[in-house]
Amino acid sequence: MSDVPPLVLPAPAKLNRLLRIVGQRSDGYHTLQTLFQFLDIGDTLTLRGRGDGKLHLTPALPGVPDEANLILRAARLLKEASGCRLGADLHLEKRLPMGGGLGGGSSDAATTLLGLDHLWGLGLPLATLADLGLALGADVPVFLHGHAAWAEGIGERLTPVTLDTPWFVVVHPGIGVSTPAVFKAPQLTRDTPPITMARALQGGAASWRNDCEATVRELYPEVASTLDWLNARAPSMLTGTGACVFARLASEREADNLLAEMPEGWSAFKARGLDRSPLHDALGRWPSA
Ligand SMILES: C[C@](O)(CO)[C@H](O)COP(=O)(O)OP(=O)(O)OC[C@H]1O[C@@H](n2ccc(N)nc2=O)[C@H](O)[C@@H]1O
Ligand SMILES: Nc1ncnc2c1ncn2[C@@H]1O[C@H](COP(=O)(O)OP(=O)(O)OP(=O)(O)O)[C@@H](O)[C@H]1O
Repeated sequence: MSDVPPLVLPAPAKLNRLLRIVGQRSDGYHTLQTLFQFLDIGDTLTLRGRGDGKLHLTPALPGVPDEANLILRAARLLKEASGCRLGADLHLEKRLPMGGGLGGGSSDAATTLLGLDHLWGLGLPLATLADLGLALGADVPVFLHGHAAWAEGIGERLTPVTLDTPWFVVVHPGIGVSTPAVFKAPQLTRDTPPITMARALQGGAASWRNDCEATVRELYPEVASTLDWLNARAPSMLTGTGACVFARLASEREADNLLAEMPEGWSAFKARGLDRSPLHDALGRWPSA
């Protein structure tokens, strides 16, 4: 298989443009309503087929043992589910901060599932891959469906949407936020009334909020001060459970101006919102209408 060129695929970031927590299931998971949008920035995964069935990932992620790495977990899951006897060498170029609310781990898992499906010639439907992915994380299915989406349930009931695609400046406040800690916090509100997708879209970006924000501000003062600084300059929000926050800007120039003003030592980047995932564009694979 060594003369076959490797498959080089993007694993884009996502933003939660809105996040409402509408309830909690008996297994503890929270039911939510969210709008997912992709960014034109992310990790890159290089995949090469192996005939001996082995799965090998380089480099190791700091603090993440191989058995917990979502890329290897996704690869093993697909091998088991499909009965495929092939293997792969996987190389990850990690750009997205871990635990940042940008869905990096989930996106890596989705790119692995879709990439190996292609490399191993399995041809599984996207919906089957999304079902497999949901076992790895609530955010994996949207990365497999590949379109900006209104999501309900725990994030798996998806309706494709077309959103405004402005420029964003994403800032990482330099601390990690624990998703389980935010969802366990007693002060988190879990009773926001559900709304229809039409109403959410009609309200537009100015009306969109993230229900985790008050709790994350309380638990992580660094996130609160970053949000305050950004909000004084442009409409800004938390993505997922943080730690990243993002400002919405009308043009690349405004994004550049905001980046130039940023206090030294903050880690920040500009990115474009995307309604179509670059992963699906790279593979030429879209759900049938
Ligand atoms: C908040 C979001 O970022 C919105 O996109 C996601 O729903 C979080 O997705 P994720 O990071 O893939 O999270 P998972 O790995 O599925 O869950 C981590 C932990 O967060 C809690 N969790 C997560 C998602 C959810 N809807 N309800 C929860 O209560 C659970 O305790 C779970 O054990
Ligand atoms: N390939 C991977 N990339 C990133 N994190 C991984 C990976 N594999 C396992 N993890 C673990 O998953 C945790 C969450 O990572 P991730 O970057 O997806 O968080 P996130 O951006 O907050 O995601 P979300 O928005 O879905 O909550 C990490 O802290 C890390 O321990």
